[in-house]
Amino acid sequence: MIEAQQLTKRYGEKTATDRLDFVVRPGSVTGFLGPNGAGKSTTMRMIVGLDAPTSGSVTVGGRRYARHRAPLQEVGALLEAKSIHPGRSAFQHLNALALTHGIPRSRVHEVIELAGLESVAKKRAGAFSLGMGQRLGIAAALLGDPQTVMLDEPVNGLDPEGVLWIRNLLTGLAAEGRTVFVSSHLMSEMALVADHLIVVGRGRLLADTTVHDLIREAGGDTVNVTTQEPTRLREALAGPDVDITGWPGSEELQVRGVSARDIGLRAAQHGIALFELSQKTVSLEEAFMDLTKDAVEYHGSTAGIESPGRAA
Ligand SMILES: Nc1ncnc2c1ncn2[C@@H]1O[C@H](COP(=O)(O)OP(=O)(O)OP(=O)(O)O)[C@@H](O)[C@H]1O
Repeated sequence: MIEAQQLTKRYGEKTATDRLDFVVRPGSVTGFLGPNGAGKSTTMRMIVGLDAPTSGSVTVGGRRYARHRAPLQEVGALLEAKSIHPGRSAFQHLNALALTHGIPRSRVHEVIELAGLESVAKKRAGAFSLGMGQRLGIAAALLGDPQTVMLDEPVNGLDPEGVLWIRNLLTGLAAEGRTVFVSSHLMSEMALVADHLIVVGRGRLLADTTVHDLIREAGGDTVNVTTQEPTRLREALAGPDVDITGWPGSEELQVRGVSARDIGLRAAQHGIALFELSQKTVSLEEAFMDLTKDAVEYHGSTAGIESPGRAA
């Protein structure tokens, strides 16, 4: 379990994390999301003691990282800037880590196999592709068989097979009852792998919720329905948890709180003809963009990019 309390980090004038309160629980995969510069890496660095909070605190398994006698066995972390000696092989790198942390050599072989690195274990890590480097970083994170696993952008550079491997690895670790905390900008991947989400923007906590609830709150449970008799349909669907919107006089209504199936059945019972009945689909990406739209620091622009063949 990871617990952050009023976790704040300032770099001079810049507030990287601003009084963050959250709990990452064991037994599920928790996604850590936020636009560029939101404070995710800073938070993760503070979790493993690579940066000290300006105020507030963060603990893993009830203690600050530095207070653990065998931290590698408590928290396994893959952070973005991984320092691996380029001249060392994957085996040497992992073995050196194991030796300095009292971990048996047999575990080195286990994580090499787990990360699919058997065929390159003796090669210089400096010659590794981005994907191989990621696998090596993940192998190192798992070396101590930790109860908490924290990975910053683990799918970065991985091919589709690697992405699938990570997905199964993370869900498997959570199923074993471990705490799994993972950041990614790949929303489609997060939607598949994460149960819970912590979303930050400009250092602040924006949401601490489930994937399902975030999508629902972004309108993912809305049904669009078109009928010639919107007033009668409104009456037929009315109920305590039902929310119906639509422009006055318009034949199109947006309904929340009733499924498309039940709208169709109730319309039929009342003899109301429908022209359209469609469940609105909202992706995690859309829900995320909606939630973070005011917290994006770095906006891109396509203005000024001329399409080919257009006269300048
Ligand atoms: N060592 C540092 N010195 C000064 N400012 C820093 C330092 N580290 C981070 N920052 C600033 O703190 C803010 C949060 O950065 P951080 O890297 O934690 O964000 P992030 O959410 O991980 O971003 P990304 O998604 O781009 O990796 C940014 O504005 C960044 O410029």
